[in-house]
Amino acid sequence: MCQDVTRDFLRALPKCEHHMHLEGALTPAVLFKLAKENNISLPSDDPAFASEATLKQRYEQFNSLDDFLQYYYIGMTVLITASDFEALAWDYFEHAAADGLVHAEVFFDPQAHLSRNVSYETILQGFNAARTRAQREFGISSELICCFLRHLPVPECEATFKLEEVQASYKRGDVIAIGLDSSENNFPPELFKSIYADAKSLGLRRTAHAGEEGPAKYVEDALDLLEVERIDHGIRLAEDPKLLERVAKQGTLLTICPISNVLLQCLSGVAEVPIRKFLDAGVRFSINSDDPAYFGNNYILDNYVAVQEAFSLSRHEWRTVCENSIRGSWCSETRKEEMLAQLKTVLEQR
Ligand code: HPA
Ligand SMILES: [Zn+2]
Repeated sequence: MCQDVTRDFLRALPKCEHHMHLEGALTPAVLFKLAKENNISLPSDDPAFASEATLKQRYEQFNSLDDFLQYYYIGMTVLITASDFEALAWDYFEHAAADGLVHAEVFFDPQAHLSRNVSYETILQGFNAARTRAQREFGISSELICCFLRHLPVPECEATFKLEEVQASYKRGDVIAIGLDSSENNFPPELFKSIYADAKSLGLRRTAHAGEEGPAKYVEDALDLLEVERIDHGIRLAEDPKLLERVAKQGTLLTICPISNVLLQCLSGVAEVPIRKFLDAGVRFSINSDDPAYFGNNYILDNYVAVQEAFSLSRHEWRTVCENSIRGSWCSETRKEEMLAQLKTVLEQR
């Protein structure tokens, strides 16, 4: 790394994370522990589940988003009680605090739990307990983003969005936004127009995964048809110069996940993430961990370091990245001012 941008400097920066799936914080160790405690049987026909070591090895060999997702969905079947969800989120906050995280807007996938008869209240009770503790012990503020699984039938997604308990969580402000995740190709944004229109009329914030494996057109459709305010991933936007210019102009934040993109073989290396192109074009982005427990235990700081190793950004460029991450957050203006002041102090001191 270049002399004045060290891992310590990157750790000290007040970081915001906008693209992290709480279920993606489930480490193999916790997975096996909860499977035992909750009496959940793991697939006996897949040698990857023989031990923690074999599972970790398998996680190093993902060859696509769908290959990863099959393990992601099996993994989360061990989550049953509110305290399981709390432990999962707490594990994430502990890692993130050590990495210098100050604010997190995290995803969760209710449909993957409701289908196993785990109630929405159970999920929220666990996550909220961890969030409250993270605020109290680490000063980390956080928000929840409820994601819909695009590989499931659209009417099922719509029915989940409309569930009484889900609507109540929006009203209470426990959940401030919706997102769209899971398999991307062949599940275009247009399928979810109705949910996003309803979310907008409820005053919810809106984001969607687009342009991870899917084409730049999905980014355009997410903007036009779903009226999203952020794009999760969006790396394939780099293939469409006109759209790139539009995204820069309107200030849409991309939530980029460099290590995820490499480990899911969307890109051959971190140097292929269009970081330089985005910076030069004035496209705003934040840097995120996606599913850290599945991607080599690489949390947010590892992603910052990987970007630095590949692109040797200047301190001024890191300031831009952090400012855009803070400004692109869905927290109060007061909280943003606090984080901007923290950033200013770090830059003055180092
Ligand atoms: O990176 C991702 N893409 C789509 N769906 C996901 N669910 C967890 N992580 C991801
Ligand atoms: Zn993701």
